[in-house]
Amino acid sequence: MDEQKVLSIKGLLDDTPEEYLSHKEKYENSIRKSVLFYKTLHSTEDENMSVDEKTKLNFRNIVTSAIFKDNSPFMLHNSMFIPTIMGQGTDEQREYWMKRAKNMEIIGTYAQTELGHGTFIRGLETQATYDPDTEEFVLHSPVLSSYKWWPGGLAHTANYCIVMARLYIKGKSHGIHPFMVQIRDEETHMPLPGIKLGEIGAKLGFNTVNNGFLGFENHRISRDRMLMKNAQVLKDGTFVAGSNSKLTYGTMVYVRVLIVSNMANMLAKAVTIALRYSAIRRQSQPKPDEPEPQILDYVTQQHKLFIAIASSHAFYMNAMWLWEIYYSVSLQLASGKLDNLPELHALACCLKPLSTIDATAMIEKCRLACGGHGYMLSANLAQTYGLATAAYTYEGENTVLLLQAARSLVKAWVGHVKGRPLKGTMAYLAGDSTVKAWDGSIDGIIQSFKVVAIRKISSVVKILQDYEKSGLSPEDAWNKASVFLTAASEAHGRAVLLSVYKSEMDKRAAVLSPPLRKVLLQLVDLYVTYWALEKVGDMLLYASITDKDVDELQRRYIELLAAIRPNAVGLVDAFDFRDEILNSTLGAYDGRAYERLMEEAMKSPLNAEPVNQTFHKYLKPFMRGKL
Ligand SMILES: CC/C=C\C/C=C\C/C=C\C/C=C\C=C\C(=O)SCCNC(=O)CCNC(=O)[C@H](O)C(C)(C)COP(=O)(O)OP(=O)(O)OC[C@H]1O[C@@H](n2cnc3c(N)ncnc32)[C@H](O)[C@@H]1OP(=O)(O)O
Ligand SMILES: Cc1cc2nc3c(=O)[nH]c(=O)nc-3n(C[C@H](O)[C@H](O)[C@H](O)COP(=O)(O)OP(=O)(O)OC[C@H]3O[C@@H](n4cnc5c(N)ncnc54)[C@H](O)[C@@H]3O)c2cc1C
Repeated sequence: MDEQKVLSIKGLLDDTPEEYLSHKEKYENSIRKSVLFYKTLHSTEDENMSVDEKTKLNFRNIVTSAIFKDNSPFMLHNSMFIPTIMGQGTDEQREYWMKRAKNMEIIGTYAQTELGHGTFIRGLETQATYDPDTEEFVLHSPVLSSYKWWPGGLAHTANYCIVMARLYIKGKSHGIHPFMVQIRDEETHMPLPGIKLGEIGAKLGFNTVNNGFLGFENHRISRDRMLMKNAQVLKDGTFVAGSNSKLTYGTMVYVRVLIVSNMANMLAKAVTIALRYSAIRRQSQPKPDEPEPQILDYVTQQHKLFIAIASSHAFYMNAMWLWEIYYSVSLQLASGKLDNLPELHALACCLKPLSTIDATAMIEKCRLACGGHGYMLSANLAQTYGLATAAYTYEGENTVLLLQAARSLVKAWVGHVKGRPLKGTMAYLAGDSTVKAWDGSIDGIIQSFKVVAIRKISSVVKILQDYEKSGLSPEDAWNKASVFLTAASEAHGRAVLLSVYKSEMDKRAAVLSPPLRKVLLQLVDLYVTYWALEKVGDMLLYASITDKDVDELQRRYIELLAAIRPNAVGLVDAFDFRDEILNSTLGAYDGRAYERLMEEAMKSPLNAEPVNQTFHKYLKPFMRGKL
């Protein structure tokens, strides 16, 4: 592929930094780039291309897809619209809609959340009433709170939409089901009759995803537009329920798993930027007769950043492990075997919250570690934070998901006490809940995290039971204990994150070169030791650690920082982000941060002229006392 084609990637990037565009221009620019990106991404290999050209084409596709997947108006098309067709459509529906969706003949989104409900899916108010006379569903938004609100791409981009609506047949509600709805004319792109569409306005981030609102006024769709893999409505209006009503929620489980891997990626980008900058930035003079040191040599800076490298690895390993479980459960669901769905749901309800909580906090720490220049939008740390922190809320708000996980943990524990066997990732709950003596080994610390989880789960169950014995209803007892329920879920999630990271690395260690094995296992040690110190209260309470052990842990932690320091830049370079993807004045591979900061500054529209017109219009008369 000639250099010109590679430059087309640069054509995808902006001459005018996005920060200086209006809200409307940002969206329009993002559509331009997304269309170019899809054309680039889907430019096919022709048979007479050399191997080298095919390799370069594939590489270019990887680069372009990495640049645009996070903030594009097409985001929901790929991440939810297509997966829902795959997961909720019949074979015939999949056959028809997948072809159109994959070819980008249609652009879709996923509309579940409403102005009045996001978490509580069973409270959704959009109505889909079946009319057997015409064999149609009538979609209607009865009140303002029933308007769909938030779906990405919904405002001006998508012309089709999966609508999660409450199904009514002969006045009876049959719960929430997915409906394929055309919302705009395929030629004119005008909203169809009975459909109100618009954009929800500027947000903390995601400002080119085109999140919108959607209201229906008795809009009719044919019966075959209900995605009927999991439940059906026959022509005469007979409702055929699925094997499990929660199969309708399958897309959410899929995306929650996707988010764990995405947090690994987000955090890797942020720590690449912050660590590279820390390698070139020199500041202060602790030793009078020596030059200013790299700020990366300050141990406090290493403490801020190295855990982010290890956490990105940990999220990636856990995500790959979780994907394997997701695929095997999906195959089981396809054959009607549902009994492993609850565990997958509980795992996703732990790992999605913990990965987004940690990634959000650590990305912000990466920004703070870059001082004033980290505060520049051209550093691309604030925007990365904005993207990551959204994941705390979407796809299941974190508190709510941790409470969902607690639901499964409480049921598992109560069953265990009654003699029911525990299985899968909860099997350890049957283990010994007392730590004989603190074992400062990595495996010993991970075992201590499991003991903490066992003790927190068992104690919160006791609290629930005491509340109920005191006369509280199960619901009130649950609410009253909910702070400790989320803490128990977090403890379980920590134990899973740590043990999976360690075991997945151990599996891979055998095939690594000795130097690489040493560095990667140092990161595992750092991760486990960091969290033991972060959770030292739990360790003291449940894991019989002594103050002497804590002192030893602290010393070991500092030694690990020193051991990792020589490889720190190499570890972030190994994430292998191109400058175009990092899109950061501070994180570029060549380390020319100051020159790039100045180059970006000169792109500010204000720098187009030495004197702004407000001097003559306002300032001068003001300063002359003439205003
Ligand atoms: C920059 C980033 C770039 C890319 C990132 C990658 C992808 C991003 C893609 C998209 C992001 C952008 C857009 C975001 C889209 C959205 O946000 S879509 C909307 C998402 N909404 C939600 O997730 C709603 C969350 N709420 C719920 O899931 C549920 O309402 C609930 C919280 C679980 C509570 O529901 P309910 O009250 O009905 O449930 P319970 O009574 O508590 O439990 C009932 C039983 O059902 C089981 N259950 C619940 N949910 C599921 C599920 N999903 N799967 C399987 N089973 C489920 C639950 O365990 C109970 O079982 P029981 O204990 O046996 O009774
Ligand atoms: C950037 C972004 C993109 C999005 N994209 C889409 C999209 O494409 N499609 C779509 O359908 N939706 C989308 N959403 C909406 C998202 O799914 C919802 O915001 C999310 O499910 C949370 O619901 P909510 O906003 O109603 O918050 P609420 O549920 O109202 O949460 C508010 C507070 O109430 C608490 N709370 C709620 N219920 C409980 C409970 N049972 N127990 C304890 N505390 C509780 C929460 O913990 C939280 O603190 C998007 C959201 C964002 C931020």
